[in-house]
Amino acid sequence: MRIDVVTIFPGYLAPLREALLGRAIEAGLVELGVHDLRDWTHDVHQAVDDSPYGGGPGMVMRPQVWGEALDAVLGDAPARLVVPTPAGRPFTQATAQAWAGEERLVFACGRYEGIDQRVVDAYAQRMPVDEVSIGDYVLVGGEVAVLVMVEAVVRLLPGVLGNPVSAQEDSFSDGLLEGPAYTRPVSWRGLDVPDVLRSGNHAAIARWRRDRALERTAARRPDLLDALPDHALDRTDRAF
Ligand SMILES: NCc1ccc(-c2ccccc2)nc1
Repeated sequence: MRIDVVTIFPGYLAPLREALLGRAIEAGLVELGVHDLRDWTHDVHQAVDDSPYGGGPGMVMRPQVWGEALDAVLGDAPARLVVPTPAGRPFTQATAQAWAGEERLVFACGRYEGIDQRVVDAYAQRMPVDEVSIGDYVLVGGEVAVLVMVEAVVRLLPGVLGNPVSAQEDSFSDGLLEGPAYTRPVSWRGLDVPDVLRSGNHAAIARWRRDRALERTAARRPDLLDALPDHALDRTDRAF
């Protein structure tokens, strides 16, 4: 997979070259290009924004600059264009799974009040364009959202996670939140590891873990429980 990010703050994307993701890039499992939008300005002030038509607060990012940048970065290769925005469709684990199958993702990071809508409209004429939100809060720009989405996608690529099973078993893959996890020591500050986890009884352990996941999901994310298909819960599960 190739990932390109266009932004006025390239330094914000430096964490993508650290740790697990950095190793995936070095191993050639994913290619990453980060591009400074201002490289496609032609004025001495390198202006990337202008006042909004119709008035209102803040500034809007200019379509011409974005058009030149995206044309240059996209070239002729097909790609999915992703624009992080608070006004977007929710980015979920299902989105990450779907995008993990893409050959190429290009992220356009907005700042100010966002990017002139015609940029999305123009590119949507020739490629899939997703305006996505990572949550109901407003950031100062799209870069942090890109860090989140790139990590969620790249960790699903073959060879990236040391233990690929965990990509299937982590939260949301079975529709429930992950339950509590424990490691040594067995007692820490007067708090003990639940006995069942040390019992060696794998059926009991699996049941206990599912019960904790159901309990946590019911308490913290009842919306996820409501969204579960009927067959996903057995009779014992329905106690929650
Ligand atoms: N859903 C999180 C999110 C994503 C992007 C932005 C944003 C803010 C300002 C300009 C451009 C994008 N805010 C929140």
